[in-house]
Amino acid sequence: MTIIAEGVSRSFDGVDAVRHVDLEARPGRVTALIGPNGAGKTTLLLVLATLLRPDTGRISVAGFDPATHTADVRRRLGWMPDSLGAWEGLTCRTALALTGRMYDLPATEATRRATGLLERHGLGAFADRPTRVLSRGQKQRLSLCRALINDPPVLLLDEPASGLDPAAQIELRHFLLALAAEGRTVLVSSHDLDELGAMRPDVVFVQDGRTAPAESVTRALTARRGWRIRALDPTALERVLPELGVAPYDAVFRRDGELVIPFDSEAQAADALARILGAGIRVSAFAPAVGELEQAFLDLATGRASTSPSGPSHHEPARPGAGAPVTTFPRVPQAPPPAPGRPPETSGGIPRPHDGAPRPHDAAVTESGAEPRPPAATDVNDAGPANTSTDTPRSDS
Ligand SMILES: Nc1ncnc2c1ncn2[C@@H]1O[C@H](COP(=O)(O)OP(=O)(O)OP(=O)(O)O)[C@@H](O)[C@H]1O
Repeated sequence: MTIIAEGVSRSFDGVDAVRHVDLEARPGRVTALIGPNGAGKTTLLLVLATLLRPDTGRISVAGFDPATHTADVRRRLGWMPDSLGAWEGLTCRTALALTGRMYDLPATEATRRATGLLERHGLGAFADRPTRVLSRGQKQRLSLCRALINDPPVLLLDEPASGLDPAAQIELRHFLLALAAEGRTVLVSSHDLDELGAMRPDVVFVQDGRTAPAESVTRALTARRGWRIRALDPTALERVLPELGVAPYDAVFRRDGELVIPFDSEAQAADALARILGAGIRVSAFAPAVGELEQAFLDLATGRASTSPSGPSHHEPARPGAGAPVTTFPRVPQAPPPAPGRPPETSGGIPRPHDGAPRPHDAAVTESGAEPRPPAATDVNDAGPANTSTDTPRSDS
């Protein structure tokens, strides 16, 4: 049930929304589609969801070409657009059940599934209320329910966490991991790199309608980055670092009572920590200063990943056949979903964005961690789901 796109392009009246995209999203994995505003992510998802025809390129979703085998693809697809377009006057249960009927589910089965999904996603109390009363976050939940009504093996999710409260975002993360663990293919676009990164996804980076080469993504994901370390006795820590040869002294930053030290890899960071602890320093915090995915995004968006010298790579990028490199970067195994409730975060976990710190090796990064961002493009209109005819799709020229 793999998703494959090769050389896909799509333009609108002279606007090249997608210029050249190669990607592969595999069953059993969460694949993150990331990129700046206006990069072409939603357009690409619409193409994969059979809602837009590509101008060029080859696409395969679960073995079928969306352009020629639209119904075969839709049967296997769950599509969650970036904003819910729902029948406002229908109750949540009816709206979902009706969607189920469109997938040829018997009426009782459609209603049973609708009720189960609403309960599962915290909308049980709203089952018999019209969809228009839902808050933004509740609409996102309903949209997810709708994407799941046909029990699809392939899921395309455009900004699914948008509008969700923090607890719901964590719940969504665990839920998506559980879906992937069941063998489904989950392709998710999001700007919440913290939440996305916590899923340890495969990564596809799009900018200006083009996917970044696999090598650049690999480089960005494995680049040297800063780790923050806090000791009960900061002076003793500072004194011991040069003695241990952990890092050149001028590469170490001080920030908020912590030090930020650059390391090339997790292994190097772990070795250094062992030496610091071995020297009798009592360490109370040790973690990457910037989320791995956030840093990769910034490196790719600013072009650093394509020009900086290649760092040691933990994985070779996957390449289907002998063709052009795809941009999906296979990551470490994704953790199975934990039991309900937040799993314990290790000290090495990806920190929240407000933990952003300057990367010691990079003079272009400011003390606050802020970096120049590409200009935002005009937000585009909402697209309706593949499975509801009353939704308003974005105009397709
Ligand atoms: N129907 C359309 N007509 C004209 N231009 C469009 C249309 N749809 C998208 N575009 C343009 O194509 C480009 C890519 O848009 P798209 O929505 O795919 O980006 P995105 O990566 O999803 O952005 P964001 O992260 O802001 O949601 C943008 O420049 C957008 O203005």
